Amino acid sequence: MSQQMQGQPMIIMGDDAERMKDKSAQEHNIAAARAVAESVRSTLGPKGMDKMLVTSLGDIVVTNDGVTILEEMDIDNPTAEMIVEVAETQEDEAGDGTTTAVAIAGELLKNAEELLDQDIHPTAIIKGFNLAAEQARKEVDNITIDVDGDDRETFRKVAQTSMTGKGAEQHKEDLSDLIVDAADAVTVEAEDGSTIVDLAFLKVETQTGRGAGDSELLEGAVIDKDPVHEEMPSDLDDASILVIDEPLELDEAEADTQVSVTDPNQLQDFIEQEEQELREKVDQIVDLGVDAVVCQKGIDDMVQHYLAKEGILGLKRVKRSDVEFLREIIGADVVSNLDTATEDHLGTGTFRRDDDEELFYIEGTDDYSHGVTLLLRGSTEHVVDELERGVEDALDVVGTAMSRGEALPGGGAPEVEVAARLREFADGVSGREQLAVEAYADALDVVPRVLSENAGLDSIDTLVDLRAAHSEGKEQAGLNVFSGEIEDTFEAGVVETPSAKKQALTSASEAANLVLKIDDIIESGESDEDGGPGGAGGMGGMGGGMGGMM
Ligand SMILES: Nc1ncnc2c1ncn2[C@@H]1O[C@H](COP(=O)(O)OP(=O)(O)O)[C@@H](O)[C@H]1O
Repeated sequence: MSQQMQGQPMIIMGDDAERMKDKSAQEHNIAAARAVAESVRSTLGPKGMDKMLVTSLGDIVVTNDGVTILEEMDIDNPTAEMIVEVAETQEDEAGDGTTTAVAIAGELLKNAEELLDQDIHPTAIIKGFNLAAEQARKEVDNITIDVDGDDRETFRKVAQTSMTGKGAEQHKEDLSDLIVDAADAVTVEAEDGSTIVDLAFLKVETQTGRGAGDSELLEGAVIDKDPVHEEMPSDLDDASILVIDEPLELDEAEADTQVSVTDPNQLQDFIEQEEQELREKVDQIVDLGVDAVVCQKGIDDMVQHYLAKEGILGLKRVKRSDVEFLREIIGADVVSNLDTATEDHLGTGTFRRDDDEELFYIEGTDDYSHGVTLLLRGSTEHVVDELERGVEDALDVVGTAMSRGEALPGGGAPEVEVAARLREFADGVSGREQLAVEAYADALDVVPRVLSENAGLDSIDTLVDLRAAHSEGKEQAGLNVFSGEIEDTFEAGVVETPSAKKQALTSASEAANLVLKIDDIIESGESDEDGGPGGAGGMGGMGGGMGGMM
């Protein structure tokens, strides 16, 4: 029996299957992944450019947000998709640093390619990258600056740095105040006695119509709904509130029933019976002592009418996320079956209608509620969407920074410092992994280099000056792109967070390693009419979802 048949899997391909192995597979993958990384690099930093994304349906998104760009790009190359996943993980875990993570991943792969050309085995590179990433995270801890939990000014800077270069930047003064207030408002004591910012008690809502300067932080929840009947009350104090996720309508089965009537009285009976059932639902609600009903599903016209007659406010088709949040605010249980509802399920709160009669403001009682809503306003959908992306990211980073009481200088300062320390660390690493650790250190330079490039500065000068400053012991020296100077960026108000930075280092090396691990690409010929690997379709490149990108 041949060796292969004794347990190694054998791959059988059709005649027209395409295959790439080892070097060419790696080169192909690295090229695809780097292409993606390079497409978002130019958005890095406050002077980064925006991208205009045009979807196949003609929708336009203008953004500077790495993850949004990559998600909209509709990439159908499996390795390139790995890079998109880096961005998504980074966004989920840290809320910020997506472009940084992707840029570093791209640079790691570029440097890995040079090592592969020197016939260094991918396994050694991967091992070296892992070593370096672990050490880099430790070094980030070593250069972390402790910040007092009530040092508002520093956290405002964290928020502003995060928003810089994004759509929210124009209003960063006002918004950073709101963000820090919001994080403060949802600071709770954890079981171990420490304080944490719990963003579950915070909801971001958007509204078009007014300027971003009119954004505000509100106690409680905001619901963008009209009362279901114009004769319903809209301002209620101390209201008993029923939150329900079943429709206040006839059962679907009943509504669809076909009845054959033989005389008109039968029809009349039937209608009366239906009306009676709907009336009973309202009676049940009245008996519970309810003042307002918030329903996730529909409310029948007849029920709307009876509720209005009883002076009860009704809101229908309220979003699931609003229902979940409201429940926290007013201390209600969501009822799924009216027949089993009791007074204990009800919540308590006040309802207020805004002057424009568009929104309901709902507050809980003092002894229960601790939720707040950050209401972002902007002139158009595009504006509020971009505002929301920027503010959500900033909230994540500020929340973590406040919970942990830590920060870092920005503008490439941590990258240059960590790279220098990694080069020292590399001296103690033996074998070929040493070269990979050095390659990792060099890859970190991409951050100050691209920040500088994007600001129209000379990136070589910047890097030389930065390295010189760090070798003189100036750990916080970074590039401030607004002044164009190398300075203590923490003092200059460019403040980042260690958690996002560490996550970016992890995500970047994980992605690079995933791409490097692949040494064989086998593509079945069946569904690929455009040719094999590297051809126009298949593994070739980016899909057709995106019509244009500028
Ligand atoms: N005024 C500034 N000068 C230099 N760098 C800055 C400044 N403000 C922010 N940065 C840097 O921009 C980078 C973040 O850019 P950004 O486009 O938001 O990408 P990411 O998606 O990685 O957060 C960070 O390295 C940060 O330190």
